[in-house]
Amino acid sequence: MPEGTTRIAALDIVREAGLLKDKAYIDGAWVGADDGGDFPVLDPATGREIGRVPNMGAAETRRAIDAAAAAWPAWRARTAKDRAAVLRRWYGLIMDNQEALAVLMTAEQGKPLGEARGEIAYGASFVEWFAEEGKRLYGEVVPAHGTDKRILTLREPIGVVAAITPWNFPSAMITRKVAPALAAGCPVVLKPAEDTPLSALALVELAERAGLPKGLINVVTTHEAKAVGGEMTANPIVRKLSFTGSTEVGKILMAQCAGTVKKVSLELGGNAPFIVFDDADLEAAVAGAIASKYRNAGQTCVCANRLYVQEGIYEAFTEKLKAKVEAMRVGPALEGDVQQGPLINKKGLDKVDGLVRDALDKGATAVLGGKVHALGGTFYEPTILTGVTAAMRMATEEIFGPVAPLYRFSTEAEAIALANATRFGLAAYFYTRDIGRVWRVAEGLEYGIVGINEGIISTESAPFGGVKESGIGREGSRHGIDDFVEIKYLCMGGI
Ligand SMILES: NC(=O)C1=CN([C@@H]2O[C@H](COP(=O)(O)OP(=O)(O)OC[C@H]3O[C@@H](n4cnc5c(N)ncnc54)[C@H](OP(=O)(O)O)[C@@H]3O)[C@@H](O)[C@H]2O)C=CC1
Ligand SMILES: O=C(O)CCCC(=O)O
Repeated sequence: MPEGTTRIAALDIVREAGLLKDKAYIDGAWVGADDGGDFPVLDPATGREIGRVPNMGAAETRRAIDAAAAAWPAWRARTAKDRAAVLRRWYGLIMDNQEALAVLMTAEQGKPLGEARGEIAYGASFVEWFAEEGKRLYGEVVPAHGTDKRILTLREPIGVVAAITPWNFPSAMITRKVAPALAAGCPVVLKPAEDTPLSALALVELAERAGLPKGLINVVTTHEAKAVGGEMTANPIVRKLSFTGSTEVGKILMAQCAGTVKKVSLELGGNAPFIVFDDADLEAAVAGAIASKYRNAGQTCVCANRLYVQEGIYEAFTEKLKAKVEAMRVGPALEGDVQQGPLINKKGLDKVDGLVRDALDKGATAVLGGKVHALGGTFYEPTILTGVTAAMRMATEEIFGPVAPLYRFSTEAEAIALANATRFGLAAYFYTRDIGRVWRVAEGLEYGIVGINEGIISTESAPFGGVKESGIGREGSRHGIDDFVEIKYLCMGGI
């Protein structure tokens, strides 16, 4: 059997479902780039091309924004219940096609199939959630400042939304933005990541089948992110930018949005501390560390980035963690039962390996892994480093790879200070069985999300987001729709 045959066969389920697209989607039509240009989408496990999509620029983005603006009045005029019915149908279609969407995601992103199935369900859950939440966009009646007056507030859709999403969660990062926008009555122009546009296009195909009117979701595919992002941020019709990605790019986009004073939501990088106290349930802490650290090969913004282990259990924790991690199977996720796939691309691999080399050069020890995997390509060995210190680059930089750096600490106060010594503030985790400590540490951590005796914190019903340079705004939960509405105050006099 020629190399890669199994993988091509696996994509048959996607083709048969009509979900393997090769065009972008603007104003309800599947279209190519104006100049006919396109670019390949590669399977990170093999480097093989699995599809091609249009390489669009500012002109196509402008057209998508105009289409969104044209679609807005009719959509905002519909009842919330009516909009919810479309979203509910979209949710149903996503779940009906869970397997095909998961295979497609694994093919273009590389994560294990089980994780991809989980992400499809997780992504769909935002559509279901916001279908309901859109019905509850209540205004207020406020006690007035005069007997002849009445004060009311309305929560109105903000207008055309631009969304820019990353490759690490090719489906859920889209639905977490698009679903609340649509539910609130806003149209969207989406730029998915260059590495994973196919999942975005498949989702939109299903939205079309669900009966979403033209112009309400537009997908501009590109490998010239600056041109598309430049138009999205400069165009005055766009009233809101929602971005998930690196802090560096988030800052650029925020600055670009200043020119037209757009509302921004930024879900940026993290540097999550994972603290294990001497009194922790060790088995639970190891399981939580593995779930938090190695999910998606360590390529999540909420991944444990610094594992602080109290000195009394440092050796025991290291041993137990090592025993579990060395049993993890690494490989192409469509070809067998693996727990870790490849990293997204060569740039990602080089970043991870560079951080590991820096730590080893400065005195850390690789008790497991520590180099590119024997499979080659972008596979990296599941890695555990001990003796890591604040002088090493990985103490301050987001690793985004399957590398667990273990730091040693002695006191609770020291752990909190170390955990907070970062410009980031997205997720933090700690394990202890002392109820007093639970409260002290939870309140002491300067983070938007805190997992307490828990390594997986994501759910559609909780507010996801960071403080400091990890971002602005919250996604998911009842708060996740707030960023897509403006509050209008009505003052009625002469009563
Ligand atoms: N918070 C998070 O969840 C994420 C954090 N990261 C962090 O960022 C590092 C680098 O990853 P990377 O993929 O390069 O992240 P980026 O921030 O570059 O990419 C995220 C999204 O932004 C787009 N983008 C990049 N530059 C611009 C621009 N100037 N204008 C408009 N859009 C732009 C990308 O497009 P394109 O794909 O075409 O480049 C992609 O759609 C990772 O190692 C990780 O540390 C990365 C992804 C997600
Ligand atoms: O890494 C990210 O970009 C978001 C984390 C995914 C999640 O758990 O919701």
